[in-house]
Amino acid sequence: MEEKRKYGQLEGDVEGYGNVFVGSEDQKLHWRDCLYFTISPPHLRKPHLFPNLPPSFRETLEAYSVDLKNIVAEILRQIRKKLRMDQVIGVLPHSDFGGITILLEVNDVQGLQIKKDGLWIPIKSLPNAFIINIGGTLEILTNGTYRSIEHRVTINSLKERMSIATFCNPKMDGEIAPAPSLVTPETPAMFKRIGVVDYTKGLFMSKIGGKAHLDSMRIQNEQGKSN
Ligand SMILES: O=C(O)CCC(=O)C(=O)O
Ligand SMILES: [Fe+2]
Repeated sequence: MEEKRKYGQLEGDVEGYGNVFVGSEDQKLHWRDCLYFTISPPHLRKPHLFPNLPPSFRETLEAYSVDLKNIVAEILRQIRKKLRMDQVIGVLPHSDFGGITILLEVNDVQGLQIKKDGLWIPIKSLPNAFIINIGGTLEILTNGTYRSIEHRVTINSLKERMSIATFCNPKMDGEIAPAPSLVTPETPAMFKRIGVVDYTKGLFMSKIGGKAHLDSMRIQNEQGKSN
C-alpha cells in the first residue's frame, strides 16, 4: 500500500494510482487496481509517476511504448490507404463540358479516377489506347442516354504525370438542347435549351464542381427525374 501511495492520484488529476475517470459520487466504479499515466510525449509525463518508477520497469515500458507507437502508426497508415486519404487532388472533380474528350496518358503514371456509385475508381488506359470521356454537351444532346462522367486526377508525389486531353466542344455561338428526335411524349426533354456561352459561363462560375452545373440544367419531370 505504501508503494501504491507513492503513485497516488493528486487532487483533480486522473493520472496515478486509483480509480480513473471518477465523475460523480453516484457513478458505478470498476473493481480493479489501476495505475494510469502518460508516457508519450515525454514532456507530458507527471514527475511523480513514470520518471519515479523503478529504472528496469521504466526501461521495459519505454521500449514497449516505442513498439506500440510503431504499430499504431502502421494501423493508421493502412486506414489512410484504405480510405485513400493520402491522395492529393491535382485536377478537381468535374465533368467535361464538351461532347467527347479524347484522353491520351503519355507516360505510365496513374492518376485519373472516375466516380461510380459514389466511389472514386482509379482508371488506367490500356496500352496504346485512348480514354474516351463523355462530356455534358453529349449528355444534353442525347437527352441523358449517354451520361457524362465525373472525374478527377490525383497527384503522384514521386513521378510527374503527363496527359493530353483533346476536347470536342460545341461552337460558342450555338445552343445546346436534347436532339428533337430523342424527345417524345414517353421521353420528355431532360435538359433546358441553353446558349453555349451561358453554359460555359455557368460552368466556370460554379463553385461546387462535379456535375452540379449540368444538374442545374435538368428539367424535373416524371420520366426525366434528376439522377
Ligand atoms: O489528365 C487527365 O487524365 C484528365 C484531365 C482532365 O480531366 C481534363 O483536363 O478535363
Ligand atoms: Fe476532364
